[in-house]
Amino acid sequence: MILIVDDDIAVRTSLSLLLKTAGYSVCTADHAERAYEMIVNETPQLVILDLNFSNDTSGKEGIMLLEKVRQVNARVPIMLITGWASIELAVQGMKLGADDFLNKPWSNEHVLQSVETLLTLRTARTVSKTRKDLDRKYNFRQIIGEDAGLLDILETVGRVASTNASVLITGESGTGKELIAEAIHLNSNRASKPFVKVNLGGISSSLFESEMFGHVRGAFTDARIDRMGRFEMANKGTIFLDEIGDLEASSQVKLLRVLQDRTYEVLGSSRTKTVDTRVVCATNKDLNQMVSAGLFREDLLYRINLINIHLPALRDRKDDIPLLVNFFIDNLKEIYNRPLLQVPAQTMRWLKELPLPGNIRQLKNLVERTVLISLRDELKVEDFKSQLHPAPKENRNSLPEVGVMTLDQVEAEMVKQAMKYHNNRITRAAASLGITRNALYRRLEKYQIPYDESE
Ligand SMILES: Nc1ncnc2c1ncn2[C@@H]1O[C@H](COP(=O)(O)OP(=O)(O)OP(=O)(O)O)[C@@H](O)[C@H]1O
Repeated sequence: MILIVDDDIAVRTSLSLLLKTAGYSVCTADHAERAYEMIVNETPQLVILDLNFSNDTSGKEGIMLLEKVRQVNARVPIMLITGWASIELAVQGMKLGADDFLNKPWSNEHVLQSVETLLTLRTARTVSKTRKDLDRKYNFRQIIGEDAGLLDILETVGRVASTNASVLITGESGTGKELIAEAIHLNSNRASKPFVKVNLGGISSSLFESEMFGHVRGAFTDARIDRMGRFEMANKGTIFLDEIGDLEASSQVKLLRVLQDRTYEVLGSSRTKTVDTRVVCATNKDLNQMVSAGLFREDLLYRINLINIHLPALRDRKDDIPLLVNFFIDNLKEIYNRPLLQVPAQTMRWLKELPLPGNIRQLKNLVERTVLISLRDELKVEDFKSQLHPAPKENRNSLPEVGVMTLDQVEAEMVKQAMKYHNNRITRAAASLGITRNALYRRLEKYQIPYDESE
C-alpha cells in the first residue's frame, strides 16, 4: 500500500487515481498527525509526502513529519514532492532520510517510474552471492574479479539495473567505473538502445547546452547545420556522464534542471523535448567534499546518486590481480597469435605486490606493453620490470608513464613541489607555476594542501 500525504485534495485525488490505475493500492492522509498514525499502524510500503502543505508554505510541518517518521521507521521509502522554488527544502528532506524527490508539476510517467524504482530497491538483498551465481543471472562478461567487495558491487549492479534509478559510480581513476556503467546498461531493459558516454570534463560551459541538448541551424553564429544533442542520442537508452565532478557551476544548474523536469529545449528552437534516459554518472572526486567547499551543487548530488557504487582500488583487492592478468593475457594470445603466452606463478606473485596507483588501467597497459616488447612466451619478472620503469631514453621527458598518474595527481604534486620550493610563499609559488594567486588558492583548497593564510 502506498500512502499519499497532502492537504490538497486535488493532489491526493490525482495521485491516487494514477497509482490505482497502475495497480497499486493506495491510502491518503490530509494532515501530518493522521499520516503519522497511518505510518505507525498500517506500515505502508512507500510514502509520498508533499512538503508544501498549503497552510504552511515554509515546509516545516512536512519536515517535522519526515523526522518523526524516520525515528520510528528507518526503512519505508519516502518520496518528497516540492515546488521547483523550494528545492532547498527537498535537499533538507533528503538529508533527513527521504529517498527521492519530485517537483511540481510532475509528469505521471516520472511518478510511476520513481515509485517502481523505490519499491524494487526496497526488496531485501539476496545475500552471499558467488561469482557463478551472479554470472548465471546477469551479463558481467567483461568484468573480471572475485573479490568479496566486487561481488557485492556486482550484486547491486544486477539488482538496480532494471530500475531507472540514477547511479553515481565513484572510485579512483582506472578502477573500472565506465565498465560498471556499461554493465548497468547491458543488464537493463534499455540494453538494445544506445549507451551514450559524455565526458563532462571536456565540455566548457559555453558549449554545454548545444552539446547536451543540440541546436538548430542558425541558433548561433557557428551553427551551420542542425545538431542532435547527447540526451536525444541516448533517448530510451542510458547516458553516462563521466567526470561529473569537473562540471562548471553554470552547467551544473542546467543539468539539474533537465534531470529534474525531464524536459529541455533544443538551442534556437522553442520545442520542448522529453528525456527518457537512464542517468549514470561517474567521478574520481569526492563530491561530498566538493559540496562542503561550495564547488558542487548539493541538490544535483542528491539527484544523481539515488544509488552510490564505490569501486575499490586495485591495491585493496590484490587477489584479483592474477585473474585480471590472465584475462588480459588470454585476449593478447588471440590478438597477437601467441597461444603459448603465460605468466608463471613467481611472476604473478611479484605482480600482486605492485602498488599500481593507476589501478586496472595501469595493470592492463603494463601487461600489453610487456607482451609487445618481450619475445619470450613465458613472461619473467624482468620483462615486466623493464616496462614498469623503462630505462631512461635520450630526450625522454621526466613525466611519469601513462596510466601511472592522473592529470589531477600530477597537478597536485607540482603545486606541492612549488610550495615547498618557495617556502609556502604564495606569490612566488603562483608565479613559478604561471598562475594567479587566486588560481593557486583554488588548487590548494582543491587538493587540500595546507598553507599559511596570513601569507
Ligand atoms: N574488473 C575488470 N575486469 C577487466 N577489465 C577491467 C576491469 N575494470 C577495469 N578494466 C579495464 O581497465 C581499463 C580502465 O577501466 P575504466 O575506463 O572503466 O576505468 P575508470 O574508472 O572509468 O577510469 P577513469 O576514472 O580514468 O575514467 C579499461 O580498459 C577496462 O576495460
